[in-house]
Amino acid sequence: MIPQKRKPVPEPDAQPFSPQFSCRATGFGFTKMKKVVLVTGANSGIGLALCERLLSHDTEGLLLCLACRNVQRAQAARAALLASHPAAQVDLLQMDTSSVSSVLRTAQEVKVRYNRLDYLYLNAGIMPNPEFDAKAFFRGLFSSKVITMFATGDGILTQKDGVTPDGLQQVFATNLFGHFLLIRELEPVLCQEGRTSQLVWTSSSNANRSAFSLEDIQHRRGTQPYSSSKYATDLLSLSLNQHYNKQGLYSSVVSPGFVMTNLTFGILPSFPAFLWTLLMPVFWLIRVFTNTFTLTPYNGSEALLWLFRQKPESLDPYAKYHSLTSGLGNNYTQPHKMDITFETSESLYIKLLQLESDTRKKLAETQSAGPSLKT
Ligand SMILES: NC(=O)C1=CN([C@@H]2O[C@H](COP(=O)(O)OP(=O)(O)OC[C@H]3O[C@@H](n4cnc5c(N)ncnc54)[C@H](OP(=O)(O)O)[C@@H]3O)[C@@H](O)[C@H]2O)C=CC1
Ligand SMILES: CC(C)=CCC[C@@H](C)[C@H]1CC[C@H]2C3=C(CC[C@]12C)[C@@]1(C)CCC(=O)[C@@H](C)[C@@H]1CC3
Repeated sequence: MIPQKRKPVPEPDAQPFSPQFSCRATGFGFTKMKKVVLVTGANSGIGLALCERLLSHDTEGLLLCLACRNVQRAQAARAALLASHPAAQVDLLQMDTSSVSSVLRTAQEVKVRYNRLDYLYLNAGIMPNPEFDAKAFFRGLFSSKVITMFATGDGILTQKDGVTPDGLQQVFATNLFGHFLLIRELEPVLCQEGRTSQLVWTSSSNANRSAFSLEDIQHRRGTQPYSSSKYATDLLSLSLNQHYNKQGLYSSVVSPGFVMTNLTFGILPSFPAFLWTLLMPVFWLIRVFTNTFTLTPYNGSEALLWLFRQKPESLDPYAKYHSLTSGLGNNYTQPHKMDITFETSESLYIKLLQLESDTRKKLAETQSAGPSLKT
């Protein structure tokens, strides 16, 4: 069973003079060390909106680190954040979550730069080459499942996946496995005595048990790699709680709802962005029937921000925290029980550990073969 209640762990504020974790000696005496927040995929959409909101609500002084694949877009995001929060401390890290070596390099850099990591937002994600089934969509419009279709996108989307240079399925590697490796590598800064850290995954209401198989965790054979990767995210979060809660590390999953971002614009590529904007009144109308139509990155980041303010011990490991927006435009967060079992989450965890070990071996082999091949 998942331990729901843990022995209370002292909050960092409860030990203001612990020089190791909470304080830094300066010429002016001790100053409280800033909480460190790392966000993957922070250069656009929900990740960027979260960063903006974290800085707007920051009263204690945060150290925000944007871990992004594209350096130029990351610099632009940093500049935008600093324009509205000139005193903020915003660092950049280059990381491609789909590349094993990039993740390991970045994790190393994080450990060198920071001696603590309080929040890790695992947000980077892709839905490549989406195919929109217009017929299924119109059939769905006149069926009893219309609300579910709008809330989850079930039955109307498939994707064509690719394979990374590491030999992993692209969607699995980007959305799940790269993040898993990152967590494993960052254990020393995430699991420190006397304080808690939080992992927050951007999952989706598109996560679906029927798209996932323990025999094919990377979804090599199906046409719904996105849905599979998000279901695997939900399972992994549960098993991370099982294995890391006793070390003070907690994991939660969020569904941001349907948000207009680069990811969703890619679903109808022939549909220019301004047409999506023209459809806004239709979407506002749909929102009256399903509050999952959060639509803006700001609204979509609601549950991610809400989790930032929660005591991690009070969270339910079986819940997915949904960002929701009412018909009147009010944002709120609501937990929903996930369609997952403890046994499946443990089986996935074992498979991920095995894949991690295989991947590390493969990388070590290529690295040791590298110089001798050159000679
Ligand atoms: N929009 C929606 O309706 C929903 C989105 N989500 C999830 O929200 C998360 C954020 O997506 P969203 O804001 O919508 O879309 P965006 O496309 O705006 O953001 C995705 C972010 O992930 C980054 N990213 C993609 N691939 C990689 C990679 N290999 N390495 C590092 N970073 C990468 C992108 O960086 P780059 O600029 O380099 O591409 C970008 O910063 C995703 O996990 C998505 O699945 C969940 C439910 C609904
Ligand atoms: C053109 C009109 C009138 C409507 C748009 C229809 C679909 C393009 C749209 C309806 C529900 C949307 C949806 C998603 C993508 C776009 C839709 C299918 C997601 C699958 C996007 C990614 C996610 O993670 C899901 C939570 C979204 C669910 C709803």
